[in-house]
Amino acid sequence: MSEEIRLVGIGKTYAGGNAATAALSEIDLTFRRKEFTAIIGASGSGKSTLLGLIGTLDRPTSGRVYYGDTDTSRLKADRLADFRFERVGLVFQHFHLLPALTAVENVLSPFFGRRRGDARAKAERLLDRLGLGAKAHALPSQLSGGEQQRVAIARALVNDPDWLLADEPTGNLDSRNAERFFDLLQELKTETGCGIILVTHDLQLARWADRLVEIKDGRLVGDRGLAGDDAC
Ligand SMILES: Nc1ncnc2c1ncn2[C@@H]1O[C@H](COP(=O)(O)OP(=O)(O)OP(=O)(O)O)[C@@H](O)[C@H]1O
Repeated sequence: MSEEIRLVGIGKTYAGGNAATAALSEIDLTFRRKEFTAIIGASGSGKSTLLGLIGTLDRPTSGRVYYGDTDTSRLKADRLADFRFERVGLVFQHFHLLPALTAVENVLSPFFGRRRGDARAKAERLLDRLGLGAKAHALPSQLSGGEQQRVAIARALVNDPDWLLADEPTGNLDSRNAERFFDLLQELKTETGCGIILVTHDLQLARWADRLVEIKDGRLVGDRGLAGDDAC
């Protein structure tokens, strides 16, 4: 499957007590599989809001989000949840691990109530690749922040998503583990053709991407390809 994600005329306004916040306005963007896009911008510029809309976790106030020919605004909530499960892996700033489950069980948690196939072996392999093989049976409370973050990354990848969406995914990782993570992303891209969209305010991290999308005050102000070291 080689569908693109298309954002057409996207706007998002949050209703507030006295004043509404226009978090995003007039965003038109297309994301392709096998492409690694970094979305950058200052704090409060709308990056996380944009990622939430791309990942169909939230609905825009105006405009449409298409996956291929599917207009996601037409999908009802339960169908949308299945649609997201089939296509998208999400890594958040806060990892939301389930405290009573071990690392490997957390990685498998997206499958609860669904057929798992050989997911357990996949989960163990991913933890191994992220340097957590020995901690597969530890509870989140027994893991460091960076280890918990890696569990969350494995959880996002266990379903072989077409798209990996990540919000500041390396915030808790030291440079060695951040590098491991980016190596894994490059492998994912070439092995599975996964499209990667990553939000960061860190321009050093953004250099790993193929493409840089810049948001300022809720508007698209830059969109360019990166070639090797001339990035940023
Ligand atoms: N649930 C919400 N209700 C009201 N306003 C919100 C909500 N979420 C975000 N905002 C506002 O929308 C704007 C964009 O926020 P967003 O979190 O998307 O920015 P960001 O670029 O991801 O910021 P950061 O880098 O600090 O995480 C900000 O002005 C923020 O205060």
